[in-house]
Amino acid sequence: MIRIQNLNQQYGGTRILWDLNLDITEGACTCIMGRNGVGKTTLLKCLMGLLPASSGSIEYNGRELTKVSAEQRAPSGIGYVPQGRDIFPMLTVEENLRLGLLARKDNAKDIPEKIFELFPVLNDMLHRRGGDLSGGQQQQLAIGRALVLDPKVLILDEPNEGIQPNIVKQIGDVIVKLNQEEGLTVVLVEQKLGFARRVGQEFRLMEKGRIVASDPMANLSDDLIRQHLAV
Ligand SMILES: Nc1ncnc2c1ncn2[C@@H]1O[C@H](COP(=O)(O)OP(=O)(O)OP(=O)(O)O)[C@@H](O)[C@H]1O
Repeated sequence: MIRIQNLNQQYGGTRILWDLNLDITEGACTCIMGRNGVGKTTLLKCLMGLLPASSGSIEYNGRELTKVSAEQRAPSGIGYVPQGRDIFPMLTVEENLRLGLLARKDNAKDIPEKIFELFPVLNDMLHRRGGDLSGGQQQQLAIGRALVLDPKVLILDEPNEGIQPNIVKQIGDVIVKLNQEEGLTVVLVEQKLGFARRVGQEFRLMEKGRIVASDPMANLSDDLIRQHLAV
């Protein structure tokens, strides 16, 4: 579904991604894992067109994305929940969710009911400002906003960072439901091993700007963890 080949990226003179190759299987939940600073967020930003690739190709369903503007990538079916959530604090929950409608191709006018079934708290807080929500609720709002788009693939960058355990559990339940019951393709940058094992079917390990191991989650061995994840 997504095929990245020989992707290179640099900030100024510092090269971050090095001839990176990555395949994402349709219908799977794939966890991209690796220590801090290996380039996971940079990889997702390149995928979303928020950072330019220096060279290489990113194919989505056979279409070359590096030539597609960032604004066009969401309507093509890619939902993105950035690290740090990025909701609009002065807008209400409803207004934040409505922003997701703008990226839909079908001019839908209403927020899908499903969003409130997945995250009932968003309905309870519909008219509150985004900035008044707790960190966990803001994360649910950010995921809800990406889902308003009705994406074919949902990309999440460390959705559980700094979030209380009961909301981490709820977010995990939603990811499992969307992926396993509804067949949504999920790409998840995740540092928490337990969470990755619970929701993911595939892993990709990153080290110094490259993918160094790719396999089904069941094959994530203690050896690989020691080599590429332990600090
Ligand atoms: N705007 C920037 N300008 C220059 N260097 C940057 C910038 N953003 C990130 N970097 C550097 O790029 C490298 C990769 O960062 P990136 O955020 O992609 O890693 P990461 O694996 O997502 O890490 P983390 O888990 O800490 O978020 C790091 O060395 C970081 O310092």
